[in-house]
Formats: sequence, C-alpha cells, structure tokens
Amino acid sequence: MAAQDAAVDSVNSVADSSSQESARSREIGVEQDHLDQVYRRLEEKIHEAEFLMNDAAKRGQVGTPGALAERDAQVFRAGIHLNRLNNEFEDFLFGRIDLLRGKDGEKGPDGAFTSVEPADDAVRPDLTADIAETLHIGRIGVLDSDYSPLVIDWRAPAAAPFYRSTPKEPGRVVRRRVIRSKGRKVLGVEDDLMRPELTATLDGATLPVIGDGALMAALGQARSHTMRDIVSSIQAEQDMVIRAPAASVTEVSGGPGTGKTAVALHRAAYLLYQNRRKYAGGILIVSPTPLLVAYTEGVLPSLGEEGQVAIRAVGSLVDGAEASTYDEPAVSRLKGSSRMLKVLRNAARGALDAPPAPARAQDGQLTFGDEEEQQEAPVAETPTRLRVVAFGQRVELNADDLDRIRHNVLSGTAPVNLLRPRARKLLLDALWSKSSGRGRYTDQELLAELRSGFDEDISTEQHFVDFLDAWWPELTPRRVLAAMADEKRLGRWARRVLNPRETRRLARSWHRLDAEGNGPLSVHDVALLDELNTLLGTPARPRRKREYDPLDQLSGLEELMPQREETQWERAERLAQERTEYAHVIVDEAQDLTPMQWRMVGRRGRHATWTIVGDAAQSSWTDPDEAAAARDEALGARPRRRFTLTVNYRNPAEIAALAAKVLERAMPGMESPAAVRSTGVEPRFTSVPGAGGTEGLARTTREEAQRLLDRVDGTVGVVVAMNRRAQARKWLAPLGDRVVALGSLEAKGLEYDATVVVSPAEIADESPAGLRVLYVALTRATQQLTVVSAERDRPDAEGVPALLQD
Ligand SMILES: Nc1ncnc2c1ncn2[C@@H]1O[C@H](COP(=O)(O)OP(=O)(O)OP(=O)(O)O)[C@@H](O)[C@H]1O
Repeated sequence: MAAQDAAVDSVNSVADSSSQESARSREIGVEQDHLDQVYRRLEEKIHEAEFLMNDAAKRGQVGTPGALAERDAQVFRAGIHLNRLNNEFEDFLFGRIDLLRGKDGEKGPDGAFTSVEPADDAVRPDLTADIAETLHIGRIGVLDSDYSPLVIDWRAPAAAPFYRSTPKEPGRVVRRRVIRSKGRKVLGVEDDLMRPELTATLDGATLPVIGDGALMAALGQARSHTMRDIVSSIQAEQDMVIRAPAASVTEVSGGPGTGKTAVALHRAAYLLYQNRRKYAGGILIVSPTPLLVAYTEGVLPSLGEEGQVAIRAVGSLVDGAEASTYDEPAVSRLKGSSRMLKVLRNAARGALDAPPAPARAQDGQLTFGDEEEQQEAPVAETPTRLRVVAFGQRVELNADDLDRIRHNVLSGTAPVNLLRPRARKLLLDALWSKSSGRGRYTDQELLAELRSGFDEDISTEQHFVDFLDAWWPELTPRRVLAAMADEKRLGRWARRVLNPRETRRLARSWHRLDAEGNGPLSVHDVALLDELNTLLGTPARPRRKREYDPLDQLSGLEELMPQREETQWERAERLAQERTEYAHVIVDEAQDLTPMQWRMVGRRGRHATWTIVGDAAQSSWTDPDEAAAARDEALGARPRRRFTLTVNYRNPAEIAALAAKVLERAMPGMESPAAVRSTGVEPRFTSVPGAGGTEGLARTTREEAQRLLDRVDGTVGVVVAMNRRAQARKWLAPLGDRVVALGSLEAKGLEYDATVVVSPAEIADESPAGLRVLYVALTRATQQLTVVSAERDRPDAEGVPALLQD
C-alpha cells in the first residue's frame, strides 16, 4: 500500500471550484510563458543549425580535400542537431519541480543545486519556506543563451527528484507539476504537493496547487494500438529501476500492469543518455512476440532514442529465420527443453551421414491439434567408397576405412564445419598410406616432396572434391533441422533422451520443412537453429573484395581526417558483426524464455550488462525450475540486483480481484499487485447455452465485443484459445479495427481498454501452464472485462465459469 499512497497522495488547497478554475488558467498562463520562451530559444538554435549547414555547403564548393572533409563533419553534426530539435519539438516539456534551497548551496553543470536534501534553514520554525529553484523537465535539455537551464533532460541527475520525491521522502521538492501541452500550446497542469505541511512562497506569492495529480489523469486515458511513454508520471519505485546503475544484472519482478515493460524501455533510454559511448555497442530488447514489439516500438523514438536500440521478438533473433508458425504445446515443451541440447549435438555430427533428401512435398503449416499422418521422407545415400588413381594404380578407401576416419575426426569437440580441413587431411593420409608412393624413397626430403605433390594432385581432382562435398558436406542449421524430420534418424540421435512417442511428435513437426530446411519455423525452431549454428560453426570465407571508395582517391585525406581510420564499407561490416553481441541486453517477459531460448539470448550478451523483467505468475513455460537453471547459466556468476514493482497501473481493482482468483489456483500464496484505481464497473459474465455450439459462441462473442465498443473510446481485445484464433478473426472482422482477436499466447504484454475472454476453461486446458496463461488473459483490460463461457466452463446461474467462482 505504501507505493499506492505515494502514487495517489495529493493535497488540494484551492477552496471552491470557480476560484480553482481561475487559479488553473493563471497557472496554465505561467507555463505558457515559459514554453514560449523555450520555443524562442529552440528557434534560435534551429537557425544556428541551418546556418551551419549552409555555411558547410559553401565550404564544400571550394573543392579541396580539406574543405570537403570539414564540410562532411559539419553537415553531419548540424544534421543531427536539426533532426533532434525537429523531432522533439512536439510536446517535449512535461514537468516542473519547485524546490527548497540545497543543503550545501552547490550547483552542478546544468545550473541546478546538486544536493538532494534541503539546507537546514530552508524551512523556518513556523513552517514557512521560500522556493529557491524552479526546474522544468522535458525530453531533451535546453539551455538559455546565458547557459541557465530552460529545460532539464528527464534523464539528467537534476531531474531525478521529479520522479523520486514522495510525500514520505520529499527531499527538496515542495511541488511537482505535470504540464500537458500540444505543440506550442499548454493545455493543462496537474500538481502533487510533496510537503503539504509547508506554506511555501514563490516570488513573494503563495505557491498554488492545481488538480488531483497527473497519474490518475494518465491512467484514465483511452488506449490505442501502441504504447505511450510514461515519462511525465514515472513513479518512485519505477524510477529506482530506470536509474539503477548498469553494472552486472538488474532483475525486476512485478505482477501484471506494474509497468515492467514501460520501465524496461525507459531504462534503455536512460542508459544511453548516461553513457552513449559505452552503449554504442547497442542495446538489445528481447520481447516475447512480434505483436508486443509492434506495440512498444514507438516508445523509444518518443523519448528521443532510436538507432542504438534493437527491439526484437525472441522468434526473430536469428537473421533469415523468422518464426511464423506455432507448435502444439507438447512439441513446444520438447523443443524448449535443455534435453534438446544432447539431441542437437548428436544431430550436428550425425547429419554428415544424412545428405539432403530429394525435396520433400510441403506439408503445409502444422499448428495446434493438427493430427494428420505425415509421409516419411526418403533417405538419400552417403558415399561409402573413395577410389582414386595414384602412381598409375587404383587406391581405394572402403566403408570401414571411411568410418574410422570420420570417427577419428569427430573425436574432437570443434564445430563440425570447421573439421572439414582435418577430414580432408586424414583422407589424403589414408590414401597415401595405401598407395605405392611412400615406399618409393628412403630420403625423407624427397619423400616429403612426393607427398606434397600427391596431396596437390589428388585434392584438386574433381572426383575427390565431389566426394568430399558429399561425404563431409558443409552443413547449414536448417539442413540439420530438416534431417531431424526423419523419425528413424532422430530416434538414433535422441537415444536415451526422448522416448519413441516424443521422437515421433518432434520429427513430424519438421515435416513442414523441405530437404534444405526451408519452410515455416516456430519460435522454438529459431532457438534450435541458433544452437545448431554454434555447433556447426561457419567456415572462414575468403575476404570479400573491398568495394571501390571514391574518397580513397583523394590524396592526403588521411592526414586531414585522423579520425577516419576505416572506410564506410569496413565500418558497416564491423558494425554488422558487432551487433550479434550487445553492450546491454534487456529481456522483457523473461519468465517465458525456455532453456533453449536462454542459451540463444545469452550468446548475444556474453560481455553485456543485463536488465531482466518478468513475472513468474505469468509464465507459459511448464518447468520454471529448468528455465531458471538455464537463465543462471546464461548470466553466469554476475552479481544481481533485485527490484520488485508492487502497484498495478493497468487494471481497475474490480478486474484485478477477479484475476487474483485464478492466480490463487495457479500459484497458491502468490501475492497480486495492488490496483491503483477503481472504476466501479464489475466484470461481466455471459454464457452460451449448451446447444449453441461454435455458432453460438461466435454470436455471443461478437455481441459482447460490440457492446464494449459502445462503452469505451479505444481498443477492445478478444482473447481466445490458440486453436480458435483464426476462427475468432473471422467472427470479429465485421466490427472494424478497434477490435483485435488474439490467441491466448499472443496477448502477452498487451493491453486494451476492454477485453472479452472467451472460454476460460479452453484456455486453461491448453497446456500444463494454462492457468497462468488465463491469468495473463484476464489482466489485459484497463477499464472493462467480459467473460464469455461455453458449456465446458460449467457456468453457474450468473454465468460465472467454474474457474472464476469463489
Ligand atoms: N508511472 C506510470 N504512469 C502512467 N502509466 C503507467 C505508469 N506505469 C505504468 N503505466 C501504465 O500501465 C500499463 C501497464 O504497464 P506495462 O505494460 O509496462 O506493465 P507490465 O508490468 O509490463 O505488465 P504485464 O506484466 O501485464 O505485461 C501501461 O499502460 C503503462 O503505460
């Protein structure tokens, strides 16, 4: 409750509504004056930037290499400046704090007092005080021409009290104000009083306090299909996470709606602000679904950050392998489990014996519950004999010889593709020892020369090259995955790891791939491909010829531009390589990563610092202990700092109370976060009569979605079991794009003004983690929730399904 108090506590000191209104207009006027001043200053800066650009262009006309280089650098700097200002011109001033004098009276580089605590004499014995400093907070910092701060960047240390201060620990803050503006116009102000016991004066007049606080105003707004930033109303416990130092691992847990995703995104922006150079290696944000990526993508640009941060769905982390289909739950469980590691190790080596089969007919997408029998893929032969002619005689390696050589080569642990040169060498050794060559000379030098000629002759023979390609092919991860579609082969590789039923299921799931492994992949396949990539290794390729760079022709340029140590092309190549590893990795909805996914993500942050946000109660993975062990392995021995978020900003208390019933069933004893507001609207229950069947379910769902559309301004989400999502999309298509149909696993992390949850029992029965998935579905609404029950939900007389009854 403490955080809730802190979040909502505000004291209003304006006596009646009309004087309140005139005080409000007066204060809006005050902020408008400040905003006008800021815009004047911004315009000056934009003119400066434009002047720089024009001036730079003129220098370019001089035409000497020095002038060209200088022009490039200047245009680059001015371009960045202009871009930033133009982008952040809209709505970038959002806050203000009025503060007491600082303890030591010292000021920092941004012109603000540095001390968090007030000076001893800042408050007089009769509890009156003077405001010594007023700071405006915005998306970027703006200094006046005399270098005094007009706007402080929200991430600067001086802005921290705007977020950290609470009535319990106010520090120097007397009043915190959120300013709402659009373009150049201030629309409103909302104040929170942090030191209500004081009578504070600003420039000789009593400090006015307007409104009920900004948080409630923000939470009540209608939702769109994209997430908004929360920069003007970050709460103290969230701010602690956002500004936590980036050393080692920061772990954040918290129930639904506590702002974990929002905090993760704001933290990325904060870290970049703090140390742009350090994070030039990039920040990776791993999100569970492409839907959540699309939902959150706009937040960082709104905070002025883009380029350095990659937000990727866990199914899109491997280039050229985008997840586009789902596995049934039993198959997902197998593919995500660390048991797969042993199977993949065997497959990566064993697939040498499984050259590509003739193209298999596409089986189409296998999705939940698709039980059709699949055709076995025909198996092609690996060569079992190598014949060459040396010194006029035929020399042959038979199947046993070849097996022995392969065994010998594979006895090391190196990646299979990197062992090919060694395989080639041992083949030549074996051929040589069977040839008559080695008995020809006793002189070692002559013999070595003969041998070297032998190697060269044999290994350049097309016949030998073709043999090597077939016998030790360069394996691609996709090709190995396709090889695993053969049940017998997979059975060999999975011996003592999977039982025959599991093997069969797994093999069948890959019948959707052709012999080269092309075809639809699931999110779990992507992690397996990444693992295989490591197990197989990528052989070194001859370096690509450097592209022609006209700048190279300008003699003397290197001396004029000492910083230009690499060409554009080299730089692009270096960055592409570096981006397989990141400087900081943020994992959202971390509870859902399977052990195999943790390994994949871990590889991208081997030298990184980490922020991991999640909620065990929302995990759709069946074995949390196994996932925790994999997470520990990915993070190694790095020390961890833990935070817990306790307040639910999304769901009204009425919806949170209903969801808590499911939580109690799913994870008895686990605490729900406290909902910060209540709407007075209880969840609604409707059920489809027994005979209604799918038709009835479709009709009722459509009616309930329409009913909610009439009651909220923003979006309506309809959550159904995964194997109903295609159906549900059709049911709801006539209702327009304010309504979205989602499978239960797709709802993760998203939110809507209102939701319809269709057949809780169907969602709960989908997998062993089904109750937790249902908990996720029930916690998506910001205003209203309707639950539609079918017969299997066993609703009572009020339509409440058995799972949600007391
Ligand atoms: N300080 C805040 N001010 C205004 N809105 C907030 C604040 N914190 C969170 N919210 C809002 O609450 C909602 C939930 O936030 P978010 O999605 O980040 O929660 P979450 O913990 O990731 O939830 P879940 O675990 O259910 O996915 C969002 O609409 C977010 O904008």
